[in-house]
Amino acid sequence: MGGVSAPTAPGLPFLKGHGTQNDFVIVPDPDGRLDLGPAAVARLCDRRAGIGGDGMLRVVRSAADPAAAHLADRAEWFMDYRNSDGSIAEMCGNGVRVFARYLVHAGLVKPGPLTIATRAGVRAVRIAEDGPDGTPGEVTVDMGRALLPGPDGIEVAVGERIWPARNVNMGNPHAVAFVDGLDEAGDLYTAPRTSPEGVYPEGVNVEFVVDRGPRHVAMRVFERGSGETRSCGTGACAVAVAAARRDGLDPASTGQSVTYTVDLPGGRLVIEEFPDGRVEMTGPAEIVASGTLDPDFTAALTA
Ligand SMILES: N[C@@H](CCC[C@H](N)C(=O)O)C(=O)O
Repeated sequence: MGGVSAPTAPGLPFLKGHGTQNDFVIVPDPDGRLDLGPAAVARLCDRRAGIGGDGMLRVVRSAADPAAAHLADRAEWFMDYRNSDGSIAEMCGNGVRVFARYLVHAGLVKPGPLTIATRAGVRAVRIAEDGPDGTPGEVTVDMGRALLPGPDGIEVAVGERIWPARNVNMGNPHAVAFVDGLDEAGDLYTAPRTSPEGVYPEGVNVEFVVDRGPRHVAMRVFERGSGETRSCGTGACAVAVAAARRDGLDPASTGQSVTYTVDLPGGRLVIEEFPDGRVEMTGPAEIVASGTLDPDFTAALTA
């Protein structure tokens, strides 16, 4: 009785943000001191036992992380993105917009142009000024080039239903299937199957797409490592490029940019593909909360 209790480690600061309802736990770690393994990330992203999110964005200086140190002369900040199951993905399009919004929110950058390092390389971002009513300005990201490497004959399947799909790589892999109705894919509680076997050795994000009008589509997505989400930025870019090719539009051949509006369950993204192959994505990004994890929960994460 009366002994001095052991000092408690401080709780970990975090924020919560989303882009078209693709939501993320944001963990500021400017000097790269945290070692959050897959189990810790999955716990943070758990919607019942943690903060909850489709993924985690760790905000670290490029120079302080071995995965991005080689990019430090081109981008001060590195987006260390993880899926909600703790797995690492090369790229997250909505994540980059939310990451940029966080940098403004934290006073680390001003609205305007900036660069962000990702595992898929450096991405150029433009953050618009907030509207006069305080509405956060939209964020545009240069997502780089889409690759459509084939092979022909890819299919995705859910239960008994099978659809042909297009392989599109936006830094991460996507299988894009055009369907007659978005409910055809059912509940999407489990990952759609893909064939031929082995075509996606690292797993794949699967998009189901319907037409809404000229250069206007709507989609659902089952994300590798996160399940069905309400939006996927790389998925929307993959869908826009696949829809353009299906519609006989290729900016590289015509010299004319092509813009598609992509509606997702969580909102709308506008995707423009340029004659040089670059794909730009524009949409909203918001910070909705900030707080501190309980010290014991923090200790369990970092143990
Ligand atoms: N939601 C993201 C994509 C996140 C990564 C994806 N689940 C993968 O494993 O490739 C986006 O907005 O692009």
